[in-house]
Amino acid sequence: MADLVCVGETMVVLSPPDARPLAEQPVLTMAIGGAESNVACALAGLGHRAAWLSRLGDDPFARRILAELTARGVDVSAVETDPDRPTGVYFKDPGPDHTRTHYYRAGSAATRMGPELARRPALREARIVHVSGVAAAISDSCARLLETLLLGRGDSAGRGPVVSFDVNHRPALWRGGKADAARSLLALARAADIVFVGRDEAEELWGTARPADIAALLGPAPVVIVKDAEHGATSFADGVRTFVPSLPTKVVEPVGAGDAFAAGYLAGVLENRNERSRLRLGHLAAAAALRTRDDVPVMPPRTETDRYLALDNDAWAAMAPQ
Ligand SMILES: Nc1ncnc2c1ncn2[C@@H]1O[C@H](COP(=O)(O)OP(=O)(O)OP(=O)(O)O)[C@@H](O)[C@H]1O
Ligand SMILES: O=C(O)C(=O)C[C@H](O)[C@H](O)CO
Repeated sequence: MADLVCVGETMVVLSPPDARPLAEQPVLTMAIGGAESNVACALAGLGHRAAWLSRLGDDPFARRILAELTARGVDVSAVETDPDRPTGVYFKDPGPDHTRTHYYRAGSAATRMGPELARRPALREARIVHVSGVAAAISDSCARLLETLLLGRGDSAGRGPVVSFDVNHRPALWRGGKADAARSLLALARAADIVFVGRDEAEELWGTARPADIAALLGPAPVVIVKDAEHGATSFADGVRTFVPSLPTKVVEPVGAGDAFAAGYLAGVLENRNERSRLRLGHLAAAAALRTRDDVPVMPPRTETDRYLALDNDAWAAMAPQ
């Protein structure tokens, strides 16, 4: 049985090997990426039992995704195959300021997930179920699945698995535009037990940039973690605010850092650590993601994370990962 089950779409990622624009590239490399399976991989890399639940096509891309996730130690035994629809694909396009993404995922197998998936035993037996706002955006049936997992718990909330939600606003995917995204993501976040949100993301969606105001908007129920890139992350849990500065890190590519952060924090939850250690594990995992072009980073060994967790606050603030 997995400690954590993640539900969402995973795609094959086609990326250029250097910083030239996609249109000028002769050769692309193939890897995999998906916000929720990125979390599962990082959690497995930190030594926990992680599973990923989704739908894939019956195609070579699906086989690649299953092979890579299995190699990372993620349980994919509950993944469904849809013989009639393809696995999603996305391309990375390097730019001077940031990497743009071009999605080919409309009508993919994963978009056909729906609320019936919420009845799967794996989702009742795990300690944590992790989902994200990406899934809410990819189709109406996926949006209903997230509503069932989060809002549909009603009185049983607190008795089943902890439900973790990363807001992960992807503007390109929302059919109803920003107003639709803002309304739907707010309702889902308020119903979660743990919410991850970027400060910029909260400002863009809800016009709220102060971490305390974001926590008040999403509260009172969930633990809220507000991430602020190179500055740090603040958690609001049971009325207590905890801030941990980020680790100074050379950024090769930021894609996947938020997912790795969530995995690090959730590893801390599974290990019954305090808020400071949870946030530190989040930063350590995110730093590993920032240093690679892959969406799915290799996690630091636990001997190294233990060394960082043992530092006092001043020593932590002065450290940069090797
Ligand atoms: N420049 C940076 N230096 C050090 N750490 C960083 C930097 N940028 C991001 N991080 C780390 O990555 C985490 C996530 O980054 P960010 O605050 O940008 O979240 P996000 O925008 O939600 O991420 P994502 O777009 O991947 O979902 C931060 O909490 C921090 O640990
Ligand atoms: O953008 C998406 O929908 C993805 O899931 C691909 C990336 O791996 C993800 O965004 C990183 O957070």
